[in-house]
Amino acid sequence: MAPPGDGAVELDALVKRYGTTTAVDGLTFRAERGAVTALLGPNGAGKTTTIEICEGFRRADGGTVRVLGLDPVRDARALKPRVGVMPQSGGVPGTVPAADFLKLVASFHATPLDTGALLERLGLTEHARTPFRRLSGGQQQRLSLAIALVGRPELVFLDEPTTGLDPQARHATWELVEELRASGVSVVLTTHHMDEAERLADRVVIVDHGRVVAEGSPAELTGAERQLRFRARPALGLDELLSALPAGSAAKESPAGHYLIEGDVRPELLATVTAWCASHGVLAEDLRIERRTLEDVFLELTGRELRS
Ligand SMILES: Nc1ncnc2c1ncn2[C@@H]1O[C@H](COP(=O)(O)OP(=O)(O)OP(=O)(O)O)[C@@H](O)[C@H]1O
Repeated sequence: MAPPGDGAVELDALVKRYGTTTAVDGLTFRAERGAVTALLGPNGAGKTTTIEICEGFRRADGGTVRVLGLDPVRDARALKPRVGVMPQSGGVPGTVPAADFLKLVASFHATPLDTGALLERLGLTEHARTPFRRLSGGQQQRLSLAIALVGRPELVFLDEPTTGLDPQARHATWELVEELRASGVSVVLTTHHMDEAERLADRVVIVDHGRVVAEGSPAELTGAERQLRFRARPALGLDELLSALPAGSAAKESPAGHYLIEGDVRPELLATVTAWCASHGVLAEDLRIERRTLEDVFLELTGRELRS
């Protein structure tokens, strides 16, 4: 690990309050340079607040923030040309054509990307003359991404970059992020899409109630444990199966007709499960052995109840 001050982002005991709400409650993590770091967390966990503090849009109430070794508020002028951010809502004038605004942002940078090529990459060429407020939600989102990238930043903050995007635009965005990483750019993104984090992130930081609850590479977080899933007739009753499985195994049916067996998944366990199915005259459909997904880990850590 690089020494202190050398990370792309270093947060130590960060605190941010809005009145009586503590949005960020002692958050500590480090995003390495040249890596993609994904912040995951339920609604209201404090991700956007954290990103906005790193971008210099908000001041922290406590703790320290270092972005490329600098203070995002005090050193805002030095950081501006080096850091790419997606504009906040209301940050793009509604009546200005998409291409004109992107060119304006490009003009603030020493060696910007070619704006025409960037619009093309993001499928916005046809809409280049359309005023921002007339673009669809997904098109506005893509323009925001273009704005973040046009200055060839060293570090990019992407707050939910693929929310509201169609599958094509989502894949185009993923490819852009992968290219950024390949060219050594540091990326810090937030997302609610676990597949996106699993695909893109070198390191995942799971945040809940303004604190880090887990962090690691997707492989570290999901671990080596395997599980077995299959579909069959609902309500087969699992007690008999559980008693046949090795101690420490777990079996559940959720939702109805979807069975999940957790434990030490060895050939003997598979044989026990299929024998149990056979004894019930049941063909286990879609039987598969898989690793836990990031979504499984996320739900275990942050619970399944809806956040208010
Ligand atoms: N300007 C504000 N004034 C008052 N409360 C705020 C403000 N901004 C955020 N909050 C509150 O702070 C908490 C954290 O919000 P934040 O937007 O950082 O969460 P988030 O993790 O980005 O959530 P989401 O996944 O829904 O985008 C929430 O409880 C939110 O209601």
